[in-house]
Amino acid sequence: MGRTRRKRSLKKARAFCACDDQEEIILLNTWLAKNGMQRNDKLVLAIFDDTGRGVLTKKKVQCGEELMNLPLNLTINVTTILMDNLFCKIFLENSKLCLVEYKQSVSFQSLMAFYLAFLKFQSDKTKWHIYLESLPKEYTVPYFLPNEIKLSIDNDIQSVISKQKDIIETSYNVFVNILSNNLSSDNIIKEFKKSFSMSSYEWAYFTVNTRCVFMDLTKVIDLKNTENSIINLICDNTKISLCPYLDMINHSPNARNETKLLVSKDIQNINVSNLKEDLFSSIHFSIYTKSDFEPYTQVFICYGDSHNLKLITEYGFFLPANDLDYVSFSFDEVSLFLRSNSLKLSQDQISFINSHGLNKELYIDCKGLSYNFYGLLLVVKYYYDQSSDVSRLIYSAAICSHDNNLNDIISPMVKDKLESIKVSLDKLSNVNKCVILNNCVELMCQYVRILEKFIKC
Ligand SMILES: C[S@@+](CC[C@H](N)C(=O)[O-])C[C@H]1O[C@@H](n2cnc3c(N)ncnc32)[C@H](O)[C@@H]1O
Repeated sequence: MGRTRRKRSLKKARAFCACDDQEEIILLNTWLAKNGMQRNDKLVLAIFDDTGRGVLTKKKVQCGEELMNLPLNLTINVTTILMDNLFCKIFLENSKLCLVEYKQSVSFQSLMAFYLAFLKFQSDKTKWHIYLESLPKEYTVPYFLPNEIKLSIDNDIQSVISKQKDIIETSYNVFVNILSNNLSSDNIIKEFKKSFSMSSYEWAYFTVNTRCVFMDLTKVIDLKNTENSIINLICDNTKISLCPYLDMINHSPNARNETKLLVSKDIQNINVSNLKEDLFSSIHFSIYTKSDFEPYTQVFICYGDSHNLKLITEYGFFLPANDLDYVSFSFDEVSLFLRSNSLKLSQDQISFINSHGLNKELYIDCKGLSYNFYGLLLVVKYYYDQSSDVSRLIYSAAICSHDNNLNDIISPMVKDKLESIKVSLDKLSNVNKCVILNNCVELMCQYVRILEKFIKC
């Protein structure tokens, strides 16, 4: 072997290391096989240098191949929760009429998180113990940054964190109230009441956030006639599910994949009061790839087209050179800037802007101004220009949207934003780095690149 080839193969050998021999993974594989999971036998788990734990293929995988399929009773979905009588007792054996008092007051994701915290609390007393042990112990989302560091990261990241905090705190308080009014004499519930904590709920919430897949069971179960069911607590849909092993697959924006439910014809529209676990061993959830993967490379799926702000705040990772990234500006921020630059918008202009939706989605990306931002600036510049028809200009902006004069209007505001991101980056350079902070810094550097490019154009 020549030196270059040897070097290359050494590099390749270092890109991952197998982890199928770790105790929790051996237990997981054995448990899944015993309970009917069918997995493409080319696949194993490995730790990759760039993405952490993920799925490796030992042989070529071709477009159209099934990666794995799981019987429904090996996934944690809405039916799992509804069939867990002990969990339902938390709400139904209660001094409050929970289904009335807390009607539609939590998202399904929050209920799933509460359920996961309940399962985790029971340790090896539930069938999910081995699965729960295989999950990450902590998550790399900025939500978990210390407060003093949060203050120096980008405003957009801060605003996502504060929305997450809001949802988590509100739903946590609902569950704490429900638990405190529980009347059950069951020891597990009594003990859970004492042990349920914000940190256990946060872990569960981000487990659901980072690992759930879309699963639509509306044809299988009847979610309309649910009078005495805890479904009434939910304010949105129930189409997410936790799928062991499938949730070990990392994201690539280039991967293509599909899932399907394999259901026999006699199982449909089951009433929630007739749910039985056995029914679900014959329904399988299958995922197959529409991409090719070479031997000894990582198998990916695509979690959806996502910019880094979402990947970082919801999943805890960053994709370099992500063309979907953008720097957003609020309408208030823009109008304040215009006002202080003698370009105050008139009532007529504001009405026109609002009625054309030009007060939303104002951003700059690697291609320049967003369509709405461009339209808004057309209104600023041409609304009172007798020789121009702004509506026509906005329409033609869809075809031709480059006008340096418009860019110049907001250039001082863009420069200010650029400066303030640089100042924050400077502050962060003195802070000890961790994965979470590195991701935030990467995103802020990406914002700097986008804004510098805009100013230079
Ligand atoms: C569905 S799980 C995938 C399995 C996960 N890596 C594990 O060890 O359990 C999603 C999480 O994997 C990580 N992840 C997924 N895709 C990634 C990527 N392209 N680069 C880095 N981390 C990634 C993130 O931490 C994300 O929250």
